This record gives sequence, C-alpha cells and structure tokens, in this order.
Amino acid sequence: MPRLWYSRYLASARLRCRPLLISEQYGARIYQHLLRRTINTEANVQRPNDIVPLRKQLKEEAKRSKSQSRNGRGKKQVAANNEWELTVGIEIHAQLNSEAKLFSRAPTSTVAEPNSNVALFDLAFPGSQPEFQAATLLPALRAAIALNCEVQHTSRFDRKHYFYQDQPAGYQITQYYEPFARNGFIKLYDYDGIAPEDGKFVRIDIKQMQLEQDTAKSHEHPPSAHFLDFNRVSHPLIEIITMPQIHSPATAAACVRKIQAILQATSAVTTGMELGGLRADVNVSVRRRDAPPGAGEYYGVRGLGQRTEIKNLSSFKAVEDAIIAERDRQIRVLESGGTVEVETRGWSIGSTETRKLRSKEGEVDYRYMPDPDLHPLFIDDGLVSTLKENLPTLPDQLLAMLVGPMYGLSLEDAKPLVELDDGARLEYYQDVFDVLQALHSDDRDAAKKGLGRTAANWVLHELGALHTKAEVAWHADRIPAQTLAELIDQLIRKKITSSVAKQVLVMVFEGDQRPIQQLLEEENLLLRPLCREEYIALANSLIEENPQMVAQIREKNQLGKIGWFVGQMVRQGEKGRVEAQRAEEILRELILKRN
Ligand SMILES: Nc1ncnc2c1ncn2[C@@H]1O[C@H](COP(=O)(O)OP(=O)(O)OP(=O)(O)O)[C@@H](O)[C@H]1O
Ligand SMILES: [Mg+2]
Ligand SMILES: [Mg+2]
Repeated sequence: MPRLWYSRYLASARLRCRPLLISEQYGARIYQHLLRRTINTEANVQRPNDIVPLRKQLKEEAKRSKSQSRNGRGKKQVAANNEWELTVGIEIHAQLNSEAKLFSRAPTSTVAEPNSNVALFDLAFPGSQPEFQAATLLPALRAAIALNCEVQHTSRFDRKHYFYQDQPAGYQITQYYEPFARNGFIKLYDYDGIAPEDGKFVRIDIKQMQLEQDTAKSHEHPPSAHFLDFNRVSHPLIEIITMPQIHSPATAAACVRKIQAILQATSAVTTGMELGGLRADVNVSVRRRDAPPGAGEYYGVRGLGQRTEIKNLSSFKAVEDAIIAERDRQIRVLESGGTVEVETRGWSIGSTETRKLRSKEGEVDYRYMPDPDLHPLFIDDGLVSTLKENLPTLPDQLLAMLVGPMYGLSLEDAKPLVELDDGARLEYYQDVFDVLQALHSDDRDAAKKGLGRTAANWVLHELGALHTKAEVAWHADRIPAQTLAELIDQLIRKKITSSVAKQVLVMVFEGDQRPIQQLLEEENLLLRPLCREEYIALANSLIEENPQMVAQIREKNQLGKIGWFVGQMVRQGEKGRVEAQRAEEILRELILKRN
C-alpha cells in the first residue's frame, strides 16, 4: 500500500462552499479547524513533472501499433476470428455537463486549483448530508432519451462500499437496484467505422443507465506517494451499460465513439475521452464457434464464455487494442488447456498485453444497500416529453442533413465536420455556409449547388491544414466565418485565383485584419483576366520549350503531365492572373487537338 499524503493534501484545501444541511456554526468550526491545520501548502505539493501529455502518448501509441500491424498481427487476428467468437460488453462512465456536483453545491470545474471545489459532504465530514442537485438530472435525461432508453418514473440511490483513498465516504453512491433509465439501444452504421464483418449496420442494446458519483483524482508520485485532488469527488456521472452484443474490437471502439458523439451532441457532457470526461471499462470473453454454448449468462444472453473486465480505458484506440490483446490472451489460455479466470485487468497506452489487477478472490464485495439519506427520484413524464421534443439534432441526423441536397457533401467530408472539435468545426462551417448563401441569394439553384462543398473544402482542408501546420488547436475566431465566406465568394465569382485565395487565407490566419475587399485591392491581388490570345502565347512558349513532355502526352497518353504545364503557366504568368482551369482548357486544345 503506497504511503498516502492524504491529510497533507487535504490540509491545503480551501473550502469555498457552504456546508449543506448542517448548521452554519458547525460548518464554520470545521472550516476554521481545517485552516489551522494548513501547513506550508505550496511547498509541500509536488507537481508531477514527469507525466507525458496524453496527446503525445496517443501519438506514440499510434506509431507502435503501426509497426505491430506491419509485423503480421493482422494475419493472426483473421485466423483467431474464424475459430473463436469474441463477445464484448462495455460500461461507459461519462461526466455530466453540470455546474453543481451530484449531492452538493460545490462547482464541478476541472481546471480549478486542487481541492478548491469541495463541500463538506464531498469529503464525507461527519454530519454532512447529501442534497441531490436536481439540475444534474437534465443532461442525464437528454443522454438517456438520445440513447433511446425508457426513463424510469421511480429510481433510487444505493451505496456501493469499498475502501480506497479516492472515495472518502468508504462508499460510492450509485443506482444499483433501480437505475433511472433502461432498455435503450444505439445504431451503428458502416460509416461509424464498425468492423466489415458486421456489414452495414448493427444495433447494440443498452441495458441501463445509472447516475453515480465520480471519485477523487490520484496523482501518483513514485515510488511511494499519492496526492489526492478532491475536486472531482461527487462530480455527477452516468454509467451506460451495453449488453454483451459486440463481436469485434473495431465495432466496440465505434460504439464508444458514437456514444461520445451522441453525448456531445446533446450537451450531456462537456469533454470527451481525450480530456478524461469519458472512461470505458470493457468486458471481454471468447467462445469456440463450434463448441457447445458456454455457461455464462448476462440478463438473458446465454452461452457466453467467461468474461474478464479491463478497467479505465481513456481512448478509442485503447478500447480496440485492449480488446484485441485480451481476446488473444484468452484464446492462448484456452488453447493451451487452461481456463479463463474471473479477473479485473488493466491496460496501459502503447502496451500489447492486458495486466492482471485483481482476481476473483481479490474482488471486492460491495455490500450494496439503499442509501438511507436519499429520497427516491421521481421523474415526471411531462419533463421527459418536453426534453424529447427539444432534443438537439443527433449525429446521424446531422450526417443525413450534410449529405442531403442542401449542403451536398460527401460522407468523407461530412463525417469529420460532425466529429471534429466537439462540434465547433461544424458550427463554424454552417456559419460560413449561411453567409455564402446570403451572398448568393439571387443565384439560381444550380449555381448554389456547389457552395456547401466549396465551403467544406476550405473549412476542413485549407483552414484545417493551417491549424495543423501551426500546431494549434482549432480556433473559430482565428478567421471569422464572415471573412472566410467573403474570400470564398471572391473565388467563386472568379475575382481571384485559387492560389491567391490560399495566400490571403494565410495572411488573415497570421493576423491581417483588413477586410477582404480592401486587402485584395491594396495588395493588387484581384484577377485581371488574361485574354485568350495571352493564354495561347503563354502556353505555346511552354510547349516549344518542352517538346519531350508534349510528345509523352501525345504519344503515350500521359495526360497527368498536362497538370505540370498548368502549374508552369500559373507560375510564369503575371502574379494572380492565370486561372488554372482556363489554362488547362487552352493547353488541352493546343496539345491534344492537333492529333
Ligand atoms: N460473458 C461476457 N462476455 C462479455 N461481456 C460480458 C459478459 N457478461 C457480461 N458482460 C458485460 O459486462 C458488463 C457488466 O456490467 P455491470 O455494470 O452489469 O456489472 P459489473 O461489471 O459487475 O459492475 P461494475 O464494474 O460497475 O462494478 C456489461 O456491459 C455486460 O454486457
Ligand atoms: Mg458497471
Ligand atoms: Mg464492470
């Protein structure tokens, strides 16, 4: 057992919140007692400096897994899939988008100084009582409705007992016997990234959703110290439990990804997996396809193999990789005549093996019991139907809209727009599109058709690439939607060339604040089109200088080389005056039509 710095870290806590349901006088006494015990806090709190940022860990993990698949892991997987059936059920814990904690009025901010958002109840001070914060129910209900669950009229809170330093009360309050939502489902399509063997569509049932408290955050300081930050204690969570109906690692990852997208679309959560707002436990079992059904059963699903559970996965890739590793481990155990033990296992980013955390003997008996301090939760049907009517558009509906006639996008462009930057990219895209549409309000339908696709190309690829190159996170304010739309408009109206548009985009991205029209005029970038004769003269001089290339195009039909000539014309022509499309037309005429 590591030595705990529990009391010292706790002593640095500043209790900003009022104690709940206990007298002011009592609360004030405890508060003063805590302050008196404060010991040189800043000096004592060591910050971890050896922790590698998650993004970096994920990048390294991706590199490693690439080289692993090059080493032939893929082949083994196919062989394993033929003989053995994998079964997976997932438990997802998601932090709700709520200002208050589940049972106290302490704020839920995740960026605050450690131990600054803590009420006495969160620390299980004697005499403090839970006070259910009804507002936390709204994001939970939006999530349940979006996941097609039946919201229960009555649900209750239970205590799940275990002793660990991240849980000051010695129990977690959860909804074990009577959860607030049951019998939901999620639909996964091929475009969600499900495994090819799952075809175009699978439906995964959701057994239930329950409300529960989060635990404190432990900061490990090897070799023997743990610091505890109680800000996260009692942050409201929902646990979403799927039925054991997933049969491939890719589909499991797609399921978690889609649940996250739905939770984000309904503002049920504020952050996703990368920022720790969502964690997944995966339960894995295997069974031989040609053997009699196994003895395992889970709520009506029979014939399952023995499951193990891998806790606390914090990326979609980790979900997929941990399942692959655990499936392969179980197959190896069974093929060598062993049995799969009931176990809780762990997974580290970049690893190739799951590791045992505790076996059945080590499993905790949670001694569930109804919480005597909390009323049952009664949820009114009227509230559920109001929320249902006002539910935001869900990812599948958004995709359908983006590939539909109004925006006309390909699925390849629509998917990242929906998924990137927690919806901020899509919002920006729609703003750009709206301005463009307004600028073209007098065009006929046919002319308007390309607007959606052009805007997507600039938002996703051109502007996206600038962010990537500058290694900065997406920021919608960097180029206001109105400005980008005006720039695209100049391009569509052929007042500038596409290389000028890209050049201007970089200028604005780097801070040029001039309105687009003014910038184009002052920098002399507006297109003064060449006449046909000028294009022909330019093209002819290039054709004469490069007879071999011309011969290759004419004789070997190497049409791709026309692109090279186009590039040369754009470069050699007066700055910003040569339009690529027009140049290609002329080149094709001069080079090809002679034959
Ligand atoms: N044999 C099996 N193979 C694969 N998955 C299974 C199997 N049996 C059950 N599961 C999955 O395991 C999960 C069990 O979650 P549940 O919350 O009901 O229990 P738990 O894991 O014991 O509880 P907790 O981890 O919350 O303390 C479900 O997602 C279910 O689909
Ligand atoms: Mg569970
Ligand atoms: Mg579990």
